[in-house]
Parts: sequence; C-alpha cells; structure tokens
Amino acid sequence: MLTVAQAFDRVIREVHPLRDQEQVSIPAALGRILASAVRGSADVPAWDNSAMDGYAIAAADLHGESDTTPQLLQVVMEIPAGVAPDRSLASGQAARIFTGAMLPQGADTIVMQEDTQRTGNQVQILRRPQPGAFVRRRGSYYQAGSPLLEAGIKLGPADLAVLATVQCCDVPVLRQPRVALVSTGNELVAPEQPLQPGQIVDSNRYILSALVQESGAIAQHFQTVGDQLSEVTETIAEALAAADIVISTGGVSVGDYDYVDQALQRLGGKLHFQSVAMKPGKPLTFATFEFDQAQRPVLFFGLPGNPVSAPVGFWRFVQPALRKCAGLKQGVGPDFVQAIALESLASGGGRETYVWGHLDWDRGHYQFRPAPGHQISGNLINLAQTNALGVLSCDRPQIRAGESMTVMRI
Ligand SMILES: Nc1nc2c(c(=O)[nH]1)N[C@H]1C(S)=C(S)[C@@H](COP(=O)(O)OP(=O)(O)OC[C@H]3O[C@@H](n4cnc5c(N)ncnc54)[C@H](O)[C@@H]3O)O[C@H]1N2
Ligand code: MOO
Ligand SMILES: [Mg+2]
Repeated sequence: MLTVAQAFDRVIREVHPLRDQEQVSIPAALGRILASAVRGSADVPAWDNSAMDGYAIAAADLHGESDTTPQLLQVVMEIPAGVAPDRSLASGQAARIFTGAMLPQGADTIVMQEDTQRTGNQVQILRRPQPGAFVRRRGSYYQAGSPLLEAGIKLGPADLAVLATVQCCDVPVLRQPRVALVSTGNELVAPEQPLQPGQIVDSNRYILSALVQESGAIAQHFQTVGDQLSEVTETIAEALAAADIVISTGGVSVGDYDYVDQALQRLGGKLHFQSVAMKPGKPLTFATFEFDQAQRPVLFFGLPGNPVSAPVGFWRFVQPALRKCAGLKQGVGPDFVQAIALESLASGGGRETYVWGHLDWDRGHYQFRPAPGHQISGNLINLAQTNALGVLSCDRPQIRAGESMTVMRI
C-alpha cells in the first residue's frame, strides 16, 4: 500500500493545468486564476496629488531663519479633488488644496491645514514643512508598463481593487475546472425523502459539492447510482465525457457491491492506486483516462463512501489536484502548520491518521483541539464547525497534550 506522501506525488504528477482562457468583468474575477500577467498602462498615482487638506506651496519659497518663523503666502486658487488646476503657482503663492486633489504646476509640497493660519486670501505657514511633504508623487506606487500581477495567482478582493485602479476591465482568467460528482450506493436518498429502513441520506454529495465550489471549480451533479456494475459504469462514462475531474464516493472497498474499480477497468482507465495507508480513507482509487480528443487526461478519484473518509480524501488529494488543475502556480497545498496539541492523541499506527478538530491562534502559537465525540469515519456529526485535521504520522502515532504537532488546515 502506498504511503500518503507517495500517493500524493502520484496524483500531483498526473495533473496538467488547464490553459483555456476567458475574459470576465472585475467583480466576476474574484477567486479566479489569472491567465496571463497584467501590466497597467498608466502610472499610479496618475498625477502628483495631495495626501492632506491644506496648502500646496513651493518649498523653496520658505526662507525663514528658523523652522518656526511664520511665512506669509498669497492664496491664489482652490483645488478640490477631481479638478485640474487652471494655473501655475508663482513665487510667494499658495493654493488651497484638499486630499486627493492634483498639485498645480510650481508646487512641490503640502502644508497641512493644522500648521497654517488663514487670514483672507493670505496664509501663514506656521511650521516649515519637509520639501515634498504630503505629496503622493505620480508613479510612486506603480510605473506604467512594469509588472503588476503575475499569471497563475488566485485573485482576491485586493487584487480586484488593483485591477480596477489600472483599468483592466476585461480580466483574463483561466477556465474553471469542471468536476463531476457521482454518489454510489443502493441505500442513498435525498435529504427531502423519508428514510425507509436501511437507507441513509447522501451527505457526501453536499460536502463535496461545497468543497468543489470553494476550491474555485464548477460542480456537475450526476445521478446517484445503485450498486450495479452496469449502472456504475454507465454513469462514470457520462461523467468522464463531461468533466476534467470525476469524483465518486462509495463502492471502492472489497465488498460484493463495490463496483467502482471494475467499472474503471471496463472503461479503460489507468488505475494508479486503489488504497492508501491513511485513516480514514484507506480504500481510495485514483485513475486517469486518456481520450483521443482531449488535451489532457481526465482524472478520476474514487473516494470511500464513509462520510468522513470522503472529505478527508478530498482535502488531502483532490483539493491540491484541483488547485493545480485550475492553474494555480503556488500554494496548491495541503496547508500544514505546527500547533500545540490541547489533548493527547493516539492512533493504531500503521496508517497515517487524520483527526478532525479546531485550529486556533492563541498568544503567539497555533493550538489544535480534536472534535469531541467519536473520531470514526462513519460519524460526520462532529465534523461540523471543524477547520483542521491533526496528523498522526506512522512514525509518531502518539502525541501528548502540550506537544507540537502537524495540523492541516481545511
Ligand atoms: N472487509 C473490509 N471492509 C471494509 C474495508 C476493508 O478494508 N475491508 N475498509 C473499510 C473502510 S476503511 C472504508 S472507508 C469503507 C469504504 O467503503 P466503500 O468506499 O466501498 O463505500 P461503501 O461500502 O459504499 O460505503 C461505506 C459507508 O459509507 C456510507 N456511504 C456511502 N456513500 C455515502 C454517501 N454518499 N453519503 C453518506 N454516506 C455514504 C455507506 O452507507 C456505508 O456505511 O469500507 C470499509 N469496509
Ligand atoms: O479508511 Mo475508512 O475511511 O477508515 O473508514
Ligand atoms: Mg463498500
């Protein structure tokens, strides 16, 4: 059986980033991956402008003996934000100016209003400013044509503000991966349906659909399939034809009704592994399909049916694969941090064990508290409101309270 690290390497090696681009508006670019580098065609700021409400002056005009000798200047114009000054400053003159307003020709310094005394159209400068004070120089934040945002980054709220500032209104982004979801199991019903004896609700569909969307991909729902080879094969074939990545749940273990691996073989998939030394999530199939007409293989993840095993398999393998597929250049994950264990933890050893719980930042370090109740792959109830998985590696199956441990953010 492969270790988690070996299985992860196999998966990541098979992922080929999408290259198809589209253009979207700035608001629609949130969370999307930038397809090509963006450069701005104008300086930021585009004009010298004032950082304060006060007076624009020429620093050389102030020639008092000391810093505190008041200087008298003639106020010859008023410049609010958004207005181009209609004349230049001559020697001995000042312009009344407000935050964000353009400096007039001849001015190079702003004196904040608190350091002045205005009388009629004269202003006394009470304290000598540093030359250039409170001026936001043209191009001091960004120079036209220089690198701004690189390809392969995920666009966040601040990036949208930057794109807007440089007036990049059609944002080149990569197409989002399409992820097909297939639940297998005779016992599965929708949450709206009353349960007949032996039935359970298909909860995997909900958590996986949300995780796919949260990862920046498009979830495509296929019908829930019963445990019959023909049905499983047919639906997986349809899903493979429609998506970049297919995720199934259930039917990957050794039971008589577990048909996913057989279906994959029938469909000509290359099965890279069928189990991983991890808990939960040991039965986990990873396959690839090469189709003549496609530019890249379609990836298939057969996640185990247990309602915690399925998301743990997703977080550990599928999410990084999805991020790489989406074109993200850095930080595909998983995202590990070191944290203090707030409770003692133990695993049976042999399989790398993932414990779900809560990661917090407290007085200078992370701390991890396992979710109370049964840590067992059939119990998804205490998975609610968790945000991390504590990792018990095979060579460190026990961790005492107060010790440092590896935790994966989810
Ligand atoms: N003899 C063995 N039996 C099992 C082994 C093993 O090594 N030898 N491994 C166990 C482990 S570990 C896991 S995990 C499960 C994986 O089973 P499958 O992937 O074949 O999944 P199913 O048998 O179809 O279902 C397992 C379990 O999960 C529930 N389930 C299935 N789908 C959903 C869904 N969409 N939403 C919520 N719950 C779901 C299903 O009802 C079962 O209870 O195999 C063990 N057995
Ligand atoms: O691997 Mo199973 O997911 O432990 O329950
Ligand atoms: Mg089974």
